[in-house]
Amino acid sequence: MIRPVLSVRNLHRAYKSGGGMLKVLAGADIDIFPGEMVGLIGPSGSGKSTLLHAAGLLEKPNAGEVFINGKECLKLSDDERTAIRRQRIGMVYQFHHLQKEFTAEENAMVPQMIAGQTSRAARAESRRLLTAMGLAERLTHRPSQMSGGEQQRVAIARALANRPQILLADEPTGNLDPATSAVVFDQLYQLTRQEGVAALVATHNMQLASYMDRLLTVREGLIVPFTPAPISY
Ligand SMILES: Nc1ncnc2c1ncn2[C@@H]1O[C@H](COP(=O)(O)OP(=O)(O)OP(=O)(O)O)[C@@H](O)[C@H]1O
Repeated sequence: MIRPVLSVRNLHRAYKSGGGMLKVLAGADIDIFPGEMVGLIGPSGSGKSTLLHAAGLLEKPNAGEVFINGKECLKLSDDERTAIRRQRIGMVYQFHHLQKEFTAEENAMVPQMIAGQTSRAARAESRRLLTAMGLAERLTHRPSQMSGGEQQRVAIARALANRPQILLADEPTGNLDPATSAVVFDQLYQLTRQEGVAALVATHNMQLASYMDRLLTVREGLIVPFTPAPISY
């Protein structure tokens, strides 16, 4: 039987809101299998980021379990969770969060060096990924010397640099104009496929979502398959 790379079980997350609690996730389940690309769509505020942050071990939910490669992670110590996040999970956000004093190549080297790679191996991998993202001519550019689309492509290369088992992307092209967004999304898609990495990609953009193997959405705190509304004539 093929084991999911990411499983979320019975996840609950509520936030304090005014005098009460806003229930965002209330029993959410999800399974992402090796190599598949899954879209997470849904209106603003429905809980996509909340789910991705919990699945990426960045935030602890109120209850539930997150399995990465079959291993439950929420009961682990902070250090163990951080180690799993660094080794097995790649994250891309709407904003690139690159280190501004580092070049493109160095930015993609950082997570590898933290994971214990030699600088030589990290540089080679960084160059390979940046070249695959169309940035062979930008290796020594700093973020301020790159366009928004280029910066985001560096962030994608960085997220894939440790050969994670799962890529979690939260509106990865949400900050870009539509034409750049389409190009960067296409590169994210091609490279993720080429690397064989499973991905869960939150997006508002239905055109981009149509590339995904399947689509999920958040409904009343649960993760359910997304079925497009029928077109009425
Ligand atoms: N730290 C917080 N404190 C209070 N409420 C929060 C917090 N984080 C998120 N929320 C609320 O929880 C709900 C879900 O937020 P979340 O960011 O997960 O939605 P989303 O689907 O990712 O939205 P978007 O597409 O706009 O990014 C929203 O109503 C939001 O206002």
